[in-house]
Amino acid sequence: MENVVELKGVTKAFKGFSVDDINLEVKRGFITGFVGANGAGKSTTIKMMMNLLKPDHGEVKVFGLDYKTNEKEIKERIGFVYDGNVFYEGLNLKDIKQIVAPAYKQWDDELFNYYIDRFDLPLNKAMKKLSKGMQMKASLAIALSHHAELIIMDEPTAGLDPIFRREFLDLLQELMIDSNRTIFFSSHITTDLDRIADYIAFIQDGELVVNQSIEEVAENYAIVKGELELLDQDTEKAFVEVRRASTGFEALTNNLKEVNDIFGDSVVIENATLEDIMYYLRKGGVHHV
Ligand SMILES: Nc1ncnc2c1ncn2[C@@H]1O[C@H](COP(=O)(O)OP(=O)(O)OP(=O)(O)O)[C@@H](O)[C@H]1O
Repeated sequence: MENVVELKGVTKAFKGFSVDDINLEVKRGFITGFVGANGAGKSTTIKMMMNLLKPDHGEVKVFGLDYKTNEKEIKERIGFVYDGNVFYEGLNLKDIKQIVAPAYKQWDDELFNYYIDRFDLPLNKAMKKLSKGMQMKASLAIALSHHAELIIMDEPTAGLDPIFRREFLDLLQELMIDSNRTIFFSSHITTDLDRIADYIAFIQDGELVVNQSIEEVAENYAIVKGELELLDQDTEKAFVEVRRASTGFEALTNNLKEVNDIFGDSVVIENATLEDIMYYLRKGGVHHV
């Protein structure tokens, strides 16, 4: 399967925080959700994917190309949708189109008009007067109008109301009918990713701790409940993190097969949601990609 983005050993240090040795692959034709708590390093990583920030070490490749020699081609093929006002806030979509269209070889006026219609976007209203959801849709319309193969979105659903959020997610899913398209989007709302992501990349304190398909996550991760006497130094190794209470233990495993081998029917196993995984990994110290 082809990787649209490849980060190898990517590191970026700020005072008091670093994104450390990130190895991440984004597969063509799928939606990858990039999840992590506030301040985990999602935006920093995305900026490096977009060449808006240079890594201290490591390699960033997009479409197999390097920014040093192919920046223009890469940028032509990416649509970047991010939180906040991308465009001059006083401008309306008609003006923005005039500015943006000539910058892209593949700009498609017909498609732009289609999405303006489809998303119910006003052409003559200043961007700053649109709601946050409408601004997101406007950015997406522009990305789609230049036939972007890779759409990168930083927190596109943050601050959207639940209905609008769901509509937006449905729309993303619909866009995937085009099998050449890839979507990479960050969020700290795990339920959004549960709904639509095919792959999950999970960053915690600047480290990538999970990069798996949603099926692999479901196969490997689970919540395990049982009696305290089942735990000892050896059996605990099957868990990422264990919580003990007087009534028994509850733990997260990233190796469900091992848990089945060790404990058999003596424990209760439940599916782990992304929120469970995020919660337990945050507490636990074991890191696996
Ligand atoms: N240019 C910078 N200089 C110094 N520190 C920075 C810079 N950019 C980001 N940071 C720090 O790096 C850390 C990670 O920030 P980043 O924006 O990547 O996180 P995030 O996962 O996107 O968080 P959120 O969900 O809150 O947007 C934060 O502690 C932030 O203060």
